Amino acid sequence: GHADLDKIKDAKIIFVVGGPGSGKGTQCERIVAKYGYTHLSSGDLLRAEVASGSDRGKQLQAIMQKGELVPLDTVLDMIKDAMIAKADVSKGFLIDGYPREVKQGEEFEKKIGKPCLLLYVDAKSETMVKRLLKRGETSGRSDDNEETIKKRLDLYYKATEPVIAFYESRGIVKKVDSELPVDEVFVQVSQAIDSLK
Ligand SMILES: Nc1ncnc2c1ncn2[C@H]1C[C@H](O)[C@@H](COP(=O)(O)OP(=O)(O)O)O1
Ligand SMILES: [Mg+2]
Repeated sequence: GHADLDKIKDAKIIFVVGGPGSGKGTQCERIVAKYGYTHLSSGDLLRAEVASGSDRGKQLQAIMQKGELVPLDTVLDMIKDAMIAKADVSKGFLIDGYPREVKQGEEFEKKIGKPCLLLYVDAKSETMVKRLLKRGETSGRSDDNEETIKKRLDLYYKATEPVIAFYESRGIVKKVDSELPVDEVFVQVSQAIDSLK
C-alpha cells in the first residue's frame, strides 16, 4: 500500500543495464561492499522463485529456459516487495537487469519511483558470449548455453538497448567500459556513484 511505498520514496534508485554477461552482477557486488546499497537482480529473484518449486516458478522456468522475457507485472511485483522489505536498512537500490524494455521502465516509475542514474555496463558481444560460456561451466544456469545465449543477446539488442536511449534523453546515463578488468571498471562505476548527491 501507500505507507509501504512511502518508505522508499527518498531512496536512491540505480538501474544497472547491460547485455547478458557484461558484468552487471560483478559490479553490483562491488557497489554493495563499498556503498551499502541493496542489490536486487531481477534474474536472481526469478531464479529464487523457480527454486522454490512453486507453480509460478514452474511457469517462469519454462519462459527463462527459452531466453524470453517473463511477464512485466510478475517481475515488477517481485522487485517492489524486495525493495519494501529492505527499505529501513538500505542506502539505495541497485536494480540489476531491469528494465529489459522501455515499457518496463515506464511501469517501474509509475509504481515505484524514478531512477537517479542508469549505469550502462558496456561490453562487446563476443566478450559477453565468451564470459557466459565460461560462467556456464560452473553457474548451473540453464540459460548459460550457446543457443539460449544467442537469443538473449538478440533480445538485448532489440529490446534493452532502446532503454538506454530513452534514459539518455533524460541525461542520467553513465556508460562504463566493461571490456576492462573488473577493478578498472569499478573505478568508473565509483566515479558515477560519487557524482550523485
Ligand atoms: N570486467 C570483467 N572482466 C572479466 N570478466 C568479467 C568482468 N566482469 C564480469 N566478468 C565475468 C564474471 C562472470 O563469470 C561473467 C559474467 O559476469 P556477470 O557479472 O555475471 O554478468 P551479468 O550479471 O551482466 O550477466 O563474466
Ligand atoms: Mg547477473
